Amino acid sequence: MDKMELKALGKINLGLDVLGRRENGYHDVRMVMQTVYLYDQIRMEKTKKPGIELLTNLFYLPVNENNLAYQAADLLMKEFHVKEGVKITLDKHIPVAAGMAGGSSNAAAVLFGINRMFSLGLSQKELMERGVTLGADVPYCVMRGTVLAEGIGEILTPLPACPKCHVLIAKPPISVSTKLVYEKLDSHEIENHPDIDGIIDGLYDQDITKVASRMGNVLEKVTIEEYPVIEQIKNVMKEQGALNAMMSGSGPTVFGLYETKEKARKAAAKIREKQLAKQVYVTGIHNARRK
Ligand SMILES: C[C@@](CO)(OP(=O)(O)O)[C@H](O)COP(=O)(O)OP(=O)(O)OC[C@H]1O[C@@H](n2ccc(N)nc2=O)[C@H](O)[C@@H]1O
Ligand SMILES: Nc1ncnc2c1ncn2[C@@H]1O[C@H](COP(=O)(O)OP(=O)(O)O)[C@@H](O)[C@H]1O
Repeated sequence: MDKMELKALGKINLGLDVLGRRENGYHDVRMVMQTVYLYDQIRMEKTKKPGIELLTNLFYLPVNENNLAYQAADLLMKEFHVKEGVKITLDKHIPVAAGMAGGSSNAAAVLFGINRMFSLGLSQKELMERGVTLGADVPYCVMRGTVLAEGIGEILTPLPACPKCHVLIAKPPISVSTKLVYEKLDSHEIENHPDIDGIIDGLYDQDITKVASRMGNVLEKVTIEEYPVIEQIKNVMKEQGALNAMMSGSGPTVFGLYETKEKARKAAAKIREKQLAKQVYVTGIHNARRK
């Protein structure tokens, strides 16, 4: 196989709880992860020339070893002494630094692609073990679907697929550092832990209303304190009939779950009209795991 086209899908967190802080600064989490059908398109081609060539449509993203896609290719190609080279083209659509794991998803797709293209023979578990050295969300992005993520995010338990619904995604024009959000959380008392078990029950019952009603994210308070626009977007989404709306990951992306596409579209129009966000997408959940 000399060429591959891959979709690197984004994620939302239906629930995000933090249980404690480790000595190295990382946090023990309990999160319900869900893949959505908003994706970056990745093209990979073998080259005779050794090394990694990276291209992207976003001028402000690094195309060297600071890019997670580059790091993923480099990790496997070095370990397996791959003599040829690879050209990777990233067509980015997932909002960047947004709480949707865009970079992690790119890394996961490239791990998958390099493994296939150069017939390295690694299992999914082996890809995930390597992935976590690149980022806590990478193992999940290798697996995809509806998953309980624990540890720092790398201990994964598959959950029943989230019932079909429409997802409105809105990213306000601000960038958030995941590291800073976790650090700020350390100076806060966590008053209300989200009901992660309730979300899981809702998934087992295949009851989207129940899942939505239990959604919660402990990082939300920290990010909203700095960026009230997140709260404003949530309110508009709810006024427009969302089952519920919440910040994803460390933010600032907000997502709303809707029973109909019409409602999601109307809410999207409202958010644009109020100029709360320009990056606004109506999409769906994507439940297929990676084969
Ligand atoms: C918050 C979450 C929720 O899914 O996602 P995003 O908002 O990034 O999408 C994740 O926990 C983010 O995972 P990811 O972005 O892969 O994390 P990494 O690159 O490994 O770490 C970035 C920084 O976040 C902090 N970090 C990350 C994961 C974790 N369990 N505890 C942490 O404290 C650390 O300070 C670390 O330096
Ligand atoms: N392939 C990539 N796609 C997006 N961001 C990347 C990538 N590689 C490195 N980065 C860097 O990682 C940071 C976090 O990006 P991203 O993964 O989109 O955010 P998040 O972890 O909040 O979902 C960005 O500031 C960006 O500079």
